[in-house]
Amino acid sequence: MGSIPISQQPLAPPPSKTSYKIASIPADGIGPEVISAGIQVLETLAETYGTFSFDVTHFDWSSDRYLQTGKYIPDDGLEELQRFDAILFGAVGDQRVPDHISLWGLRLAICQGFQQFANVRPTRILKGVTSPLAACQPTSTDDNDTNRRKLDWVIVRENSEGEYAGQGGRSHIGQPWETATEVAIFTRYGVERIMRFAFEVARSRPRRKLTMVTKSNAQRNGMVLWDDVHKLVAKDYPDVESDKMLVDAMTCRMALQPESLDTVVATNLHADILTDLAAALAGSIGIAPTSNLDPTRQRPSMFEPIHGSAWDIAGKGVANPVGTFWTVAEMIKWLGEDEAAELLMLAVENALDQGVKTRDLGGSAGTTEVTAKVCDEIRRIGRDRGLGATSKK
Ligand SMILES: NC(=O)c1ccc[n+]([C@@H]2O[C@H](COP(=O)([O-])OP(=O)(O)OC[C@H]3O[C@@H](n4cnc5c(N)ncnc54)[C@H](O)[C@@H]3O)[C@@H](O)[C@H]2O)c1
Ligand SMILES: O=C(O)C[C@@H](O)C(=O)O
Ligand SMILES: [K+]
Ligand SMILES: [Mn+2]
Repeated sequence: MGSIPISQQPLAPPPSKTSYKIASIPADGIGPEVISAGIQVLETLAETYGTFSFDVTHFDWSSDRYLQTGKYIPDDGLEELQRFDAILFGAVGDQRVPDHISLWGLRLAICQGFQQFANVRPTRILKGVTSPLAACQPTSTDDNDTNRRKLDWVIVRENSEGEYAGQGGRSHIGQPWETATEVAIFTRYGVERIMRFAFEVARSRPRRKLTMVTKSNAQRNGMVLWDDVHKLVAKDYPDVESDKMLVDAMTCRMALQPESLDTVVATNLHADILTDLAAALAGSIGIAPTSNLDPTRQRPSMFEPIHGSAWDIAGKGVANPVGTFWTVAEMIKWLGEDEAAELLMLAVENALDQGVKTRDLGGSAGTTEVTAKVCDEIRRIGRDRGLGATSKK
């Protein structure tokens, strides 16, 4: 059992640009509400810095469009997206369309079509937010003391395989002997590339620690492959401390010993579930970001808040835009604007810390109020730092 090294480098460097082409796909439910807030924040950052700009093109790909035309993405859609530096996505899901049609029609069609194989989901208790975990205090973006950071994770979700590989079928529909399969596919190629990527993420963080989530006691084929590949790849990262956890026990560890975790890697389905738990432990599903990355940068990556289209609050103006702001911060970091990303996170935390937050976080502000406050904070920090027309980066 040798390691077959994959030909791709795990991570390519960011582009060197000053104007970024962004494709915006707000899609369904609260998607348009939070994405328009995210674009306001992007524009405010560009004005504040004056050294880079965003050229945003809007796409109406959504369940409305599907109901009108029979397609979420037009025939040449992915080709059209290829020319963008990044995609900013809202959420897909509409009560008039079965969820598996909408998810596969839009989000998974882009993630899989573009081989955005690494789904990266950071979690931290932002300043101004109360976690249900009493022992975990919030920490500020510019506070780098890892001892104070009791809950500061990056969960790396494999984004192309497992139960999401599209293998399976349904026969004898409606009969008592109806049969359905959802085959979990794991390839050595797919497992090795996400494992190397996760080790790189762990190495880039101060604690250099990676936990691999498995279920190899019950899932005795695919998950044993994960265990084997983990062991092999770990040899190439002697400077990263690594351990493994069964997924069920992992939920307890997240709740009871959050400080024992840093970077985590898990399969597509396991990580989907664990990251919603992570978001809730950090305060709300409305805060958490997602990056769907093609780490080789051959194709554009897609950035979205972790949450769905949230029909129950759509159109009410109460959706938390913070998940989208954090997503925007991750997107511009990916594009190479690290300093602006940090400034944005400080602005978000200042707003939260001053109590300007939505209902899910115990506040009473609406989406537009939070957005206006965050934009004000961006401008204020920008003035304090002497950014703008008078200074160059
Ligand atoms: N990536 C995606 O596009 C994505 C992700 C998850 C779910 N979905 C789809 O979304 C639809 C609804 O799914 P669901 O209800 O399971 O998950 P959801 O994330 O849409 O909502 C779960 C709960 O969290 C609340 N919530 C979510 N985002 C919030 C925010 N920004 N501010 C405040 N509260 C927020 C909702 O009001 C709801 O009570 C389904 O069609 C599902 O398939 C899509
Ligand atoms: O499982 C999915 O991919 C859909 C949604 O729950 C998500 O996390 O984006
Ligand atoms: K989403
Ligand atoms: Mn999910």
